[in-house]
Amino acid sequence: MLPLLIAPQIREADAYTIAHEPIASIDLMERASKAFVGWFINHFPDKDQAISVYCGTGNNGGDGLAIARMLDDHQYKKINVKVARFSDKSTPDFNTNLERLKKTSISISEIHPGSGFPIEDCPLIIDALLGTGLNKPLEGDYKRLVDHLNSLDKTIVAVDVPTGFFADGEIPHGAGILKADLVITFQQPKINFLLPESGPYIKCWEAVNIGIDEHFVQSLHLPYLAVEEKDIRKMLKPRHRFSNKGTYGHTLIVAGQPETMGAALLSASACVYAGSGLTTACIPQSGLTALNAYMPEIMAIVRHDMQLPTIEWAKFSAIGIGPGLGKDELAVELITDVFTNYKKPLVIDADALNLLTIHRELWRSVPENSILTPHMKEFDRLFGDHGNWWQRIQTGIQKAREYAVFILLKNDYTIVISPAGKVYFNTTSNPAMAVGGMGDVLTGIISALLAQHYTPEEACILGAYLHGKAGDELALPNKINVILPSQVAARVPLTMAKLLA
Ligand SMILES: NC(=O)C1=CN([C@@H]2O[C@H](COP(=O)(O)OP(=O)(O)OC[C@H]3O[C@@H](n4cnc5c(N)ncnc54)[C@H](OP(=O)(O)O)[C@@H]3O)[C@@H](O)[C@H]2O)[C@@H](O)CC1
Ligand SMILES: Nc1ncnc2c1ncn2[C@@H]1O[C@H](COP(=O)(O)OP(=O)(O)O)[C@@H](O)[C@H]1O
Ligand SMILES: [K+]
Repeated sequence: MLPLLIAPQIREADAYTIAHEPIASIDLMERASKAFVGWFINHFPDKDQAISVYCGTGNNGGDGLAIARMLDDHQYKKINVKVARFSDKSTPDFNTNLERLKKTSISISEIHPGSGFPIEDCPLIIDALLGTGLNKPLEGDYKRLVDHLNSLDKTIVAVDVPTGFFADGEIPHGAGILKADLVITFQQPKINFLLPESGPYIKCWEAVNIGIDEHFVQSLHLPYLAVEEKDIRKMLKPRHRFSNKGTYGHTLIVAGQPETMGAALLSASACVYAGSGLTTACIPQSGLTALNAYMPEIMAIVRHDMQLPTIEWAKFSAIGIGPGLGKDELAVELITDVFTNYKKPLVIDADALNLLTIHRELWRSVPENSILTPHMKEFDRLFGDHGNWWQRIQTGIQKAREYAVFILLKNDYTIVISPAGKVYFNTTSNPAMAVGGMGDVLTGIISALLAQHYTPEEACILGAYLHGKAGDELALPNKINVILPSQVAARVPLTMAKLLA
């Protein structure tokens, strides 16, 4: 897992690396700038392109000065540097890099407090005004400059973070923030890059390694982690010789109403594709023909009118409940029946989450270590309205602990929060997956993984990764705009096979 540090921890890790590698601070800045330039020249190879580098007087500005010098070394011919002298203070590494830059032929100008802004005729701007040192929303000269740059319609490449963008914590409404086409960020994505609030300010980002001490970072035992492919490869278990369907569990999917049988079909079929040894769907009688026709591998427990079906609880190694289940009286009875009689962790989704919102007393019988899979609206219905995603994560941490459950908060970067307070960011999936029924497929996959004896924590992390990866494999190579949940479900075996190879 890639630990995601918050700004003060980034400073701590930088300082540790400087003291223990050891490396002089100015050389670490040189290394960071070189990593930036390495990525930059691959993507902006036109050396006749005119580039303006805007620098603050802190270390982000120091990076900007070093980057300008390195681009000059790489024969970029039309570079100019504009230093925003809005403060009397400057860091030693900024000063050193300014002296180094003065030895080149690059033109350097200064912008002073209250002054007008120079005409900008370069199509490409490198933003090195402020980085992770941001400690309050922009105002005054910085805000004016950022508003001015935003109005110019230029291509903006930000160093580490766009100026004015908080790397973590709440992003104040209406704050002045530079809108970057690309952010080349050091060592790790900043947590707020992974939240929807970054959408208006960051078109895309790339993290470049600058050699921060990894042992030190791991020793911090940080709560925020990004899931990487290597973690998934370690977690996935291959099927072994002499195994049989009993080895891989029997999953029950409790889902569907006559009008929403599709949710049950998607969920139960995804469960089969994700490797559950046996799959049974508990569905309304009117859906039986559809189920048998859609996928003969799935067995059924039929719900007749308003009658509770008889379920042999001990038969099932995992249960997923909720997709398309509805909120009528039978649904309430059914969920109560499941919660009371089944003692192992459940996967609780969609209408089952809505029922938990309406019938609060149900919370008392949610089995420990169950997995709740809300999207943003379901999350807010469960736990109250939230003004931003950072708050939502903090509430998730509190509620996961309070109820001893895993909360999988669906998003572009789906967030898995454990009862122990770990926050895992999934790194797969794409907007082609924004199609109704996609969450039902995820529920089926996670339920199947639980049935196959993955721990609830592993089932969440693996399930979100496989679901998103299958979607990426289908959509990304040909830039396909829309993919169907049924396609994602059917792709899962191949995605798993690739990860096991
Ligand atoms: N540490 C390292 O070794 C490495 C660091 N690296 C680079 O350093 C960057 C962090 O640098 P940094 O800490 O110097 O802060 P930076 O973002 O340049 O800001 C400068 C100063 O601005 C001020 N300020 C804050 N908010 C403000 C506001 N709203 N409006 C106006 N002013 C405001 C605040 O000063 P204050 O006002 O508190 O005195 C702050 O200190 C990081 O993003 C990366 O690019 C890399 O080279 C790798 C090695
Ligand atoms: N823009 C997006 N980028 C990445 N993944 C997405 C995007 N939109 C949706 N998804 C994924 O699709 C799924 C949608 O789930 P959900 O909203 O519960 O769908 P439904 O309720 O229709 O089944 C989630 O797993 C989510 O992560
Ligand atoms: K910046």
